[in-house]
Amino acid sequence: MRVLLVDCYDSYTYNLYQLIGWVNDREAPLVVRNDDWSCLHPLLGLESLGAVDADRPPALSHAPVVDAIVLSPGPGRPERRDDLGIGQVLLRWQAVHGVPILGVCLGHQGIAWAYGGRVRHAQRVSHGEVMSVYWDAAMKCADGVAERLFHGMPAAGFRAVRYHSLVVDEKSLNESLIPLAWCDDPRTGERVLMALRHAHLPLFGVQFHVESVCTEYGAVVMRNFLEIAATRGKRLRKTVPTNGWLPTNPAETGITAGHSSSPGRQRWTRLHRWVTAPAAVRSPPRLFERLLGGDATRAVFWLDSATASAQHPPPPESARWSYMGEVDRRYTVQAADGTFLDRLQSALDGVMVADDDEFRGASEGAEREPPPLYGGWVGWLDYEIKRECFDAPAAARHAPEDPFCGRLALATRVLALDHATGEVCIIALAADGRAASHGDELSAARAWLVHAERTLRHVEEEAGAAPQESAVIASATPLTDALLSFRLERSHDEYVADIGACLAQIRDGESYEICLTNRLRATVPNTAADTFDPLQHYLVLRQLNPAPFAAYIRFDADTAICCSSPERFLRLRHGTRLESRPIKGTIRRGRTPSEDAQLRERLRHSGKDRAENLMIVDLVRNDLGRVCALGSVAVPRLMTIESYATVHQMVSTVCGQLPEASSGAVAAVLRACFPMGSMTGAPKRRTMQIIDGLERSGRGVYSGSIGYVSAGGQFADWNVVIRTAVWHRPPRKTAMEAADWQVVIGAGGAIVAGSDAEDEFQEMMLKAMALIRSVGVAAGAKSFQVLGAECAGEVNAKG
Ligand SMILES: C=C(O[C@@H]1C=C(C(=O)O)C=C[C@H]1O)C(=O)O
Ligand SMILES: NC(=O)CC[C@H](N)C(=O)O
Repeated sequence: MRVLLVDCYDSYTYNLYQLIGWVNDREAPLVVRNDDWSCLHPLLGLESLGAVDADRPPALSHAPVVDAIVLSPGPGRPERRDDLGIGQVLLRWQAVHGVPILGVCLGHQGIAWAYGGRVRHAQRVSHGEVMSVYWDAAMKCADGVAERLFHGMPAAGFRAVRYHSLVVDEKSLNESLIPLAWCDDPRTGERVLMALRHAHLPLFGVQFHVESVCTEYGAVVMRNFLEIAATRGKRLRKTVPTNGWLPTNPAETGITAGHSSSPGRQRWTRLHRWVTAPAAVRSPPRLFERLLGGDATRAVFWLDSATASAQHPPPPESARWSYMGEVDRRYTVQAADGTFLDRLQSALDGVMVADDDEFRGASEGAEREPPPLYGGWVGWLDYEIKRECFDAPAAARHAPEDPFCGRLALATRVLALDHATGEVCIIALAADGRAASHGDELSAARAWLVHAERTLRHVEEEAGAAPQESAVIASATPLTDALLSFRLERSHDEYVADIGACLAQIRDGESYEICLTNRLRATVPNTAADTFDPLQHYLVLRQLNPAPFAAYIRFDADTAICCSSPERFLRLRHGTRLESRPIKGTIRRGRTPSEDAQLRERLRHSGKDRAENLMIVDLVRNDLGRVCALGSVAVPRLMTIESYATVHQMVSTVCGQLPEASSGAVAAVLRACFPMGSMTGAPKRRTMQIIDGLERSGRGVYSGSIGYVSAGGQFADWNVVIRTAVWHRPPRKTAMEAADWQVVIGAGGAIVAGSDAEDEFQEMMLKAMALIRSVGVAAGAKSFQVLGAECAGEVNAKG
């Protein structure tokens, strides 16, 4: 059966896509955007659109080629043409021609609006809440169809998820619309209409979200609807449009899209060697400093599972590997002109790596499975890359510290630390080329391998003899005045006002959740050139706030990123398996073990945090659902609590499977899923527009992603850039010239209908605090203050 899914730019449309495709015997629906007016004639035979308020339907030039239509949820109001789009015409005229329509949420409200009912504000907004919905099983309509929508479902109540601010006013309905189901809001006592149908036409609406992971019987409702449509649909498929045109299904093109016009492939030879060095693996700072620290002219990275070395093995699965190494700046992906992901795709297609057989045969442990990052692309993506992922790009806003929208470079020297086994894989790539230069590259790669192995063995002995981590914190150079001053970009009062603006948007149904953020800036004066090294800060940070997706990146002398993120955006394994670990829900750690346990439980049972988390889980399912095989998106872990140095977090895991592997798949997946929904809120597109209107500067690296893609594109792991400091200094003319380091820290949190402005401000500050403190320690300050927040304190390494 051919189903048309109209997307009102919601972040849950592709959950419906997955659901419909799965119920419809794996036939994917055709997705069109609600502003694609050009699809109406070829798909539905609507020659003229007809005024929605006319009495007579416009004639059809041919029978519709779809058997059923599903109208998605979405931001805004049904009576606004920009919000419901072609849905307005479809609801008014298509059902008259016999094509059944199921409207979900905004679509449901659209049915009421199209047939004379009224849509108004709910007494209380409900987003991400699970409630019991009951229906009238005794109801009989003229054609006896009514009860079939909920056939097989308990009439007394099933659990369903709500994401809405507006409701259909039941009292406003005339006899053409029949109420079918309700829920009683426990806080207000309001009886809210949850489903309706038309008395004669095949039009059905559900206010709740059938596609949410926490709705019971969602697939049953969908199957019932498609069954109702199937009996009617048969009549409709006798004729097909004469021009044979069908819009391309974005979901089908998602995975193959991209511009792989790489001018030929660069071949690389890979050399590698495994070394067992458990003591060195437990003290990565020592290894990093010896092998890669010190020289600011090198382009180095460290993707650091800092929680793994803080704990003893076995580390959690998410913190199994750490990678450190050097990139070759000649092979860099960067673009400020909106072509970053295109270039990434070409870069992925353009690099081919083959193992050196001779070397492989001779090396120890060569038969072992290689680590996921076995040579490949490492770096970061700015939040600004978002404009490459949506059709209506906002003007780019570049953060001063990062003019390039991000940067990926080819990691040609890598140490992969396996925290589970204490082994290290040392990897070097040599570019193939004309015989002479290849020889040079190869001998340089060999020489580095020998050097890295020697350094590793040396660190192993040292660390074995003195297992305590070098006292990084004590060694920080005192640089600043005793007082370190941060300034908030938007002061307490301004931020609280912005929260108010977010709440108004949520109340009006423009957004369900808005991740609002702020920035803090400080200057660390450099009295003499080169006395302060951002690596110092990173070493302090990883010790004070160890996190599984931490990172240190310095690709040039004047910029460095120090990140202590707990959140995974996306991982790809074996070419097809995707996983995301969204975090929503944050509470501070307790001062005593019993207070700590209490806070943990409070977070676990907090209705507000569970709603925030659910909204993002459904959003991430949607994003994965755009590129994953039908029926493959699952939520193996929902709302578990993880504890970090300063906060407890509520974490969920979403996974899915790509239909096939390809070298450039990561670029297409990023295009479908970036930026991480936990940093935008839902629905993504409208909510990002709201955020752009409130925040004063581009988010830069913050809210973006740091990670890697392996050469060949089969493995990738990307974090969410939060709890991160970006260091920058103006380029200097001579090495002796002094230049102050500036640091910027982003912090924020999700604003939902139940948010208290003061609490949200404090939560934002709480997230920034671990960073403020670590900068203070690294800069040798005694105390800190935050201008704009009335906040000050001692800089204390113990936290
Ligand atoms: C916005 C931040 O964090 C995000 C917001 C969270 C929340 O609202 O609970 C939790 C993790 C992140 O997805 C931040 O740390 O700055
Ligand atoms: N999820 C939705 O479709 C929401 C519809 C509408 N914008 C509301 O808030 O009520």
